[in-house]
Amino acid sequence: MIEIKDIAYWYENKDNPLFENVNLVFEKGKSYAIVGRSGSGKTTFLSLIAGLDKPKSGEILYEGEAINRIGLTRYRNKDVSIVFQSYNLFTYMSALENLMTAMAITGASHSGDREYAIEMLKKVGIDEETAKKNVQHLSGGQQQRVAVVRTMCCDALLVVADEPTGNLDEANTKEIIELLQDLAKSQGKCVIIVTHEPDVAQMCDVQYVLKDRQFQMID
Ligand SMILES: Nc1ncnc2c1ncn2[C@@H]1O[C@H](COP(=O)(O)OP(=O)(O)OP(=O)(O)O)[C@@H](O)[C@H]1O
Repeated sequence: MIEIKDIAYWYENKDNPLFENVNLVFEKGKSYAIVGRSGSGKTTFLSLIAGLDKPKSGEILYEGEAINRIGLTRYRNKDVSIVFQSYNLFTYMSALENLMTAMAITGASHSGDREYAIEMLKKVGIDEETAKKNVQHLSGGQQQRVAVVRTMCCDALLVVADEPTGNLDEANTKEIIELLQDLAKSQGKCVIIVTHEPDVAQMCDVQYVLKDRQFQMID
């Protein structure tokens, strides 16, 4: 679904590229982990896949079409959903309002369907009463579940997650990764997770390490 063709990237104020000659394919229905030492460029790589920045050379194809041709704004809105370490929910809204807003902004097929949003939240253990509370009154684990449900409710087929369990305890970590796995297995999405936690990486179908400017598959 995503094809990385010979990309390189560097920041202008740095001497060396973070990565170069990168060729990778990410498929639908699979989860991927990207690991690597701090500062190796994992978040930067995710930002390129998510269309938040452009590679210096090479190109990224989504369903066979260069994302530049699709248009980065359109690609980000329609095709990509992002899960952040810090949840990135609208903090002045309830969980339910967050979902309704995300569906409306992205023009999701369930846009406007309140009952659907409530049902989806129930699936991850957030009852209707909790769903109507301001998200700041929810625990970190609950907020991240809302963020993952947000990606479930939107039609985007590509889900990228940057350290999605960085602020969570072991039990919540397992639950969030299982939910992300389920997005790949049940909804046929392509899930790419950056993590520094080996346990999280091992739960994914495919693991890559970013090392010496290259991505190497871990057996
Ligand atoms: N906007 C920027 N301008 C210049 N350099 C940057 C910028 N953003 C990141 N960097 C540098 O690029 C390198 C890669 O950063 P990046 O955040 O992609 O790494 P990472 O592997 O995700 O690290 P971590 O695991 O610590 O989150 C780092 O040396 C960082 O300081």
